[in-house]
Formats: sequence, structure tokens, C-alpha cells
Amino acid sequence: MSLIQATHIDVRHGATHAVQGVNVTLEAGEIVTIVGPNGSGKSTLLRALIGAVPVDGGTIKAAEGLRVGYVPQKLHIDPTLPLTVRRFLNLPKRVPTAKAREALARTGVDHLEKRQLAGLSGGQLQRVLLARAILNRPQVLVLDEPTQGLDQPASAAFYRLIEALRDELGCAVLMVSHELHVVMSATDRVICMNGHICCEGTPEVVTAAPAYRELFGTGTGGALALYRHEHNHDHHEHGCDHDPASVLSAEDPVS
Ligand SMILES: Nc1ncnc2c1ncn2[C@@H]1O[C@H](COP(=O)(O)OP(=O)(O)OP(=O)(O)O)[C@@H](O)[C@H]1O
Repeated sequence: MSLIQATHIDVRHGATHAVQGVNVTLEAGEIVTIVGPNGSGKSTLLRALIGAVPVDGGTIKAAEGLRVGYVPQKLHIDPTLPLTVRRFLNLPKRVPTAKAREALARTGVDHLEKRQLAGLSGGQLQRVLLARAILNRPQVLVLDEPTQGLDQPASAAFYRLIEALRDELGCAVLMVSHELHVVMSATDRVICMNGHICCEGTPEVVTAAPAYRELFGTGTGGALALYRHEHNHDHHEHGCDHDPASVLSAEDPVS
């Protein structure tokens, strides 16, 4: 049985129809990356799949007792809050020191155990968040743009670590990333979102699209290509029957 099976789910935020009739299944051990422009519903979909956001339509079935480890997009820490890495791992539930150390060692930051959380670099903090997410030996590791703010070598190292953890723990990985070119080698399946799913497949299939080559060409030009791709292709030919313009207008920012 699939770990998660979502059928035709809809999520609305007030007047915004953020997720429109989306079908997603997640199998044990696979790495799935969700890409799409800003505001295309990636985070909403991710959060709906783990039950953190209620759905307005459709069904989500999760394997019984599914253990999920979640790495948030950002963690806002008050710089005056005295909280060490070790104590942070005790939130919300106390964990034995050996278990905490093992998790920190797995993500390469055991030397930071006694450091203040507020004093960590972006890359160090992401690894601590990852350590916290694997404490309960998750069957699914969920990451929402985990490398935001990291430079490319640090991002690449982080995704290599994710892949190694998947191999070691046997968990599935579901993540949102803007950096498909970086996560690609570590991704089994890519889901292209724009409210609905625009296209889906192996990185090879997605990268074969001319729009993808444009997308990850250069800087903003590449990012704009994703926007064009979502709007120019024949939606019926790709099995898409939603109007992406209902989610994005030409003025919407893309990243
Ligand atoms: N709590 C909320 N209340 C109202 N609208 C929301 C809320 N969360 C998201 N939205 C809206 O729903 C749409 C989808 O947002 P979501 O954060 O899922 O997109 P995203 O693809 O993850 O964006 P980004 O790449 O910028 O993180 C956007 O139009 C957003 O403004």
C-alpha cells in the first residue's frame, strides 16, 4: 500500500483556490520533488498531505500510524532566547541523549550540540532541523524548501545528505524545491504545480521539455520560463483541465 494516497484534493484559502483537484501518491522509499512558481500551491499541497492543512475536497489516505518527519521552510528564532541545540531537540518531547547525538551525527552536526540555536548559520540550522525530523525514524521525510538562503554548494551537500538518509532509513522524501537543477540527481519524480499538477515524471522527462531548459537557463529568465511553460502548453493534451490563470496573474512574482 502507498504511504500517502491523495485523490482529487482541493484546498482553498478564502477566495484563493490554492490546490485544485490534485492526485498524488507517495510510495515507500521514493524521493518526490514539487516545483512551481511562487504562490502555485506547493506548500499548501505539502501541508495538506501531512494533515497540517484541512482539505476542502477529495480524500487523503495515509498508511496507518504513518511516522512523518517535517523540516519547515524557516524557523524564526528570537536571538535573545537562550536555547541550545540539545535542548531544542527535546521540544516538544524529551529525547534520550544518545538518540539526540545519533541524529545530530547523522546530519553531520554533532559538534554543535552545546551551541545556541540562535547563533547557528543557515546551513547548520537546516541540519539541526533535519536531525530533529529524523528522531522518530520517519517513514516520510517532508521538507519545504529546506535550502532557502544556502549557497549552491551547501544546497547540493544538503540534498546529498537527504539522499543518503533515504538510503539509510528507507524513508520516502517529499519536498518542495526551487532548485530542480540541484536536487535532480536525488529525485525520483518531479511534480510541477500551478494550482493543479501541470506535468509530472522523472527528472529526465521533465528536463526533456524545452521549457525546463529555459527554466534553468539563467537567473530570472529561467524562472520566467516556468511561468510561460505553465501557461503555454496545451492543458488538455497533458490531462490538465484547470485554468492556471485562476491561480496566477501576469503580475505574479516568480522565483
Ligand atoms: N494561510 C493563508 N491564508 C490565505 N492565503 C494563503 C494562505 N496560505 C497560502 N495562501 C495563498 O495560497 C496560494 C498558494 O500558496 P502556497 O504558499 O501554497 O504557494 P507556494 O507555491 O508554496 O509559494 P512559494 O513558492 O512562494 O512558497 C497563494 O496565493 C497564497 O497567497
